[in-house]
Amino acid sequence: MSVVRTIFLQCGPSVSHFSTSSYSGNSGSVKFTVSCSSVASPATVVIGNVDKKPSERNEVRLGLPSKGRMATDTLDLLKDCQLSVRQVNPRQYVAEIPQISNLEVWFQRPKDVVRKLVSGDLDLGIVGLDIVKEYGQENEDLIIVHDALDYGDCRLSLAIPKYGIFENINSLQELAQMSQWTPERPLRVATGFTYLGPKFMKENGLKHVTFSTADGALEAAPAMGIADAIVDLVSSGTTLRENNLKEIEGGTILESQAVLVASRRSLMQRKGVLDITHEMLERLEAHLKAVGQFTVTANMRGKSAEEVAERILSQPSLSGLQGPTVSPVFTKRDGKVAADYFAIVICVPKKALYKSVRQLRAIGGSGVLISPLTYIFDEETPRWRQLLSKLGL
Ligand SMILES: Nc1ncnc2c1ncn2[C@@H]1O[C@H](COP(=O)(O)OP(=O)(O)OP(=O)(O)O)[C@@H](O)[C@H]1O
Ligand SMILES: O=P(O)(O)OC[C@H]1O[C@H](OP(=O)(O)OP(=O)(O)O)[C@H](O)[C@@H]1O
Ligand SMILES: [Mg+2]
Repeated sequence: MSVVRTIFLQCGPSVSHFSTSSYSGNSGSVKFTVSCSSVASPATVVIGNVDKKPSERNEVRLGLPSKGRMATDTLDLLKDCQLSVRQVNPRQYVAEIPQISNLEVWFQRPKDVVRKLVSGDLDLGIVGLDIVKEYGQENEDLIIVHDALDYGDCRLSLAIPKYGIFENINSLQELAQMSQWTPERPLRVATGFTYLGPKFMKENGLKHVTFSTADGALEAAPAMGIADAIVDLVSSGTTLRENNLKEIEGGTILESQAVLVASRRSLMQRKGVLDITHEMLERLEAHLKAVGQFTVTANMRGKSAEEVAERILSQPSLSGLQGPTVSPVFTKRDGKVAADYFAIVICVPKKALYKSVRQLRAIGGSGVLISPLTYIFDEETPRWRQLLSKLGL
């Protein structure tokens, strides 16, 4: 199963206009139907595998962003998971991860990663959730395997000018209720998200809306008089602020970050995809869980391991991942071996580090050592269980 995307564009100069009523999407192959008054019949362009037969390759393919801010962050994350991508030449679009045999890495634009997952030319991919939703639409073949890779955080938002008729408009509801928008003079929205933007407006009952699309620098559109509002990605909010635009209540369309996405068909049918996905998921989960934590070791005087453990557990920030590890430190005194001291090991969230050290000291901890953690491997990753259940396995 794959996506059919039908967009009716009026032929014209650089900007294409369409309205919420003309957007549509469903399943099948990826198609763009372009209707122009000068063209007698609509042209159909299929993206990816034209003959639609499952390709007969043996290698498993992972698509990674070839450009943009996601590209380096993705390679950095994989490196941190000991999955360094070896690219012979930066202009070459194919690479390998030596730790995983039979895996090809293909560098593609984020939107093409999604399109090629849908067309069956890729099996796995790492891109922003915004791109999965925009170019994958509701395609059931796409499965989010890891939904929070912890970079590329941004949100897709509707933004309007701070000035003029919008000065006192602070919510989607207020925007929808403005008397200005009529069939003759609809709200004009500029966006690169030509699927999610119209879908959001339709779902929120905004009737008189038209969309125009352009690549980049959308924030200029209202000041240039091209649009009344924009739908674009926001992270720090600086670009909106610098262009005198504001987000409004109810105007967040999607919260996004980098995700690992797979083709259901590949997971179920292509040899090796499920195993590779399992290994990648384990490494990603173990690394991402460790990133937010420090190991803290300290010495503590006490009568017994239980008594020391009780003191530690009486403090709110010292419970660790599964309670503290307490080990006796043996010393020889007057010819006898005794354990007056205990070494304790706990994991603490980075954010709570200083609070934890203070609490440790307060209950008699000394010689506190802090080390970064590389991996935390749980018995089984919860996301793996979720994936198997999504696949009905
Ligand atoms: N300002 C941002 N802050 C954080 N992440 C962002 C931001 N803008 C976009 N992203 C995320 O990064 C992805 C790639 O965006 P980026 O702008 O780097 O590439 P692009 O838009 O494909 O390339 P270009 O902007 O050069 O055409 C987006 O799909 C989104 O998930
Ligand atoms: O909230 P901020 O931190 O200011 O980020 C938001 C900006 O970042 C993205 O643009 P990008 O830098 O990718 O440029 P582009 O428009 O050329 O894609 C996005 O399209 C916004 O314009
Ligand atoms: Mg961009």
